[in-house]
Amino acid sequence: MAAPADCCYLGFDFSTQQLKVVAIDGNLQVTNQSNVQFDSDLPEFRTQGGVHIHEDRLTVTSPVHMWVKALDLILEKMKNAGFDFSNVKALSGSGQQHGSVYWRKGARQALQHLDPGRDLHSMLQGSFAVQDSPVWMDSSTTEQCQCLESAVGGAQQLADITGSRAYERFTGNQIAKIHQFQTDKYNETERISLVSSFAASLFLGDYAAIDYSDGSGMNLMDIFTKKWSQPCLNATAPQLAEKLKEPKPSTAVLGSVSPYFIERFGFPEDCKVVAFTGDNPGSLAGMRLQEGDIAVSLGTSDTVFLWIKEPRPTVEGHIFCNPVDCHSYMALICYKNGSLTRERIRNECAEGSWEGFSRALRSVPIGNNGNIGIYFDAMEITPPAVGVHRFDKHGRRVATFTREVEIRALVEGQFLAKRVHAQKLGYKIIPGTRVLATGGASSNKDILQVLSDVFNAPVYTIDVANSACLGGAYRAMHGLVAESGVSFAEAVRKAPGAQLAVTPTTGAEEIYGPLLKRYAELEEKVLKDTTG
Ligand SMILES: Nc1ncnc2c1ncn2[C@@H]1O[C@H](COP(=O)(O)OP(=O)(O)O)[C@@H](O)[C@H]1O
Ligand SMILES: O=C(CO)[C@@H](O)[C@H](O)COP(=O)(O)O
Repeated sequence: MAAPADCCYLGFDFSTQQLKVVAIDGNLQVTNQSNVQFDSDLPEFRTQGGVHIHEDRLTVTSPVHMWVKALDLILEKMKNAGFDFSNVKALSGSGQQHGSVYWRKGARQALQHLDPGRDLHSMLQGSFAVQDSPVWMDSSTTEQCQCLESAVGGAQQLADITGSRAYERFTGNQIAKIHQFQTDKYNETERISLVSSFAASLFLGDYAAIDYSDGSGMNLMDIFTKKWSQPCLNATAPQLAEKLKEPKPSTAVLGSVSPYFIERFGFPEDCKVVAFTGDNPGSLAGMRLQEGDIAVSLGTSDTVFLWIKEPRPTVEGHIFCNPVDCHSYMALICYKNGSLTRERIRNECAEGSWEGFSRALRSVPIGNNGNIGIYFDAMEITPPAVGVHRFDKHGRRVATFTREVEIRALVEGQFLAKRVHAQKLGYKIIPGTRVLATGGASSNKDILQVLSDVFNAPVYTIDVANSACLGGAYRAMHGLVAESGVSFAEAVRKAPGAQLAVTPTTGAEEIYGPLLKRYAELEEKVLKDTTG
C-alpha cells in the first residue's frame, strides 16, 4: 500500500469561469494545482466570463461541450507536466450550482464505451440533446416559478419542502422551460444531470447520481426526506423522475473511475469516484466550516453561507442539505452582482488595475463619509432589484460619485448587504465569530479589510483560494471512510487550518452600526422602485 505521502486525492471544480483541480497527498498537503480558463483557453466557444448572455438579457447558458473539452485539456496539461495519476486513490469535485445538462438517448452507451485513444469531446459530440446548458445566472423562468409556487400552495410552502421559494436559476424551473419551449429536445433526453453530477458521470463512464446537497438547489427535492417531491415533479415536467433517478448522499462512493481514465492517463483500477456536489457546498468542506462560522465566497457570484442544525426555510435565502454531515444543513444567500460588477467598476474607476482599486479603497475613510451605493448591474437575487443607485449622507439620490468614493461605495454596499441579509436569516455576530473568505477576490486584502470592518469580526482565509476544489479533494478522501462511520472533521483533522488575514479596524462597529440600518432602508426603497 502506498505511504500516506504517496497517496493522492483529486478535487475538481467546474465553476462559472474556469475548471480547476487540486491534488492533495495523504497528509492533506496540496501537491498540485491547475486550471483551464474558459474564455482564454477555449476561445472557440466565444464565452464571456464562461457564459453566453442571450438577446433577451435574461437567458444565460454555457456550451456543454466547452466543459467536456476543458476536462480533456486539464488532464492533458497535468499529464504533460508529469503528474503521476497512478497514486490517485479517489477523486471528487463540484460544479457551479443549478446548471443542467441534458444527455441524449444513447449517451450512456457512449460513456460506457469510450476509446482511450481519443479525446472525450470528440466522442461525446452527439451525446447532448441541449447544447447550451442553462446556468445559475439565468433569470428567464419567472413564469415557471409562479406555476411551481401555485402548484404547491405558495412560496413559503415550496420553501418548506425544498428549502427555497421558486428561484429562476433553480434547475426545476429551467427544466420546465426546456420542456415547454424545446419539447423535442426534452423528449430526446434520457438523463438530466446537474453540472456537478455531469462532471462525475464523465469520470465514472456512466450516469452519476445527483447528491443531496446540490440536489437541494433544484426546487424539486424534499430536503427533509431527501427524495424528489412528487408535487414538485408533477408541476415541472412529465417523466421527470425517470430522467433524474434517485439522489444519493454527498459522501457516497459512486464507483470506480472508468477504464478510459485508467488506460489513457494511468489512474489505478480501484480509484474511486465520490459524488460531486455544488461549488458552495464544496467550499463549506474545503474551508472546514464549523458551526458559528460564517463563510463569504467572492467568486463570480458572491455567496454567504453557514452551517446549521435546525433549518427553518423562509422566502429569503436557501437551505441546502449539508454536504459532509447528513444530519445537518447549510443556509446560503447568493448575490449575482459579485466579481463581475467589481471588475466593471475597477475598469471604469481604476484603469483595470486591482492595485489601483485597492489604493482607492484605502484612500477614503471607512463609512465613505456617509455615501452609500447599491450596484445591481444585473437583476439581483437578494433582493430582486436592478440598477445602480447612489445616495449621499442625507439619503438624497445622486447621479455620480468620484472614482474613489464609487469604489468604496461598491465594496461597502456589497458587504453591508451581506450582513443585513445574514441577520435577517437570524445570524448573530457574536464575540468569537470567524468570517472565512474564499473565491478569487479573497486574494485582495483591502477588500477583506472592508469585509472585516463591516462584520466587525476577524477574516480568515485558506492557502488555496479555491476552497471548492480543495473541498473536492477532502471529500474524496472522506468518501473512502464515510461508510465506516468516520466523520468528515475526523478525516481532515490534520489539514492546515485557516489563517488570520485581517482584523476589524478600531471604531468600525460605531460607523457601520448606523450604516447597516440606513443600507437596509435604502435597499427597501430601491426594491419598491423596481417592483413598483
Ligand atoms: N486581486 C483581486 N482583487 C479582486 N478580485 C479579484 C482579484 N483577483 C481575481 N479576482 C476576481 O476573482 C474572480 C474569479 O473568482 P473565482 O472564485 O475563480 O470564480 P469562479 O469560481 O466563479 O470561476 C474574477 O472574476 C476576478 O474579478
Ligand atoms: O447560484 C449560485 C448559488 O446558489 C452560485 O453561487 C453558483 O453556484 C455559481 O458559483 P461561482 O461560480 O460564482 O462560484
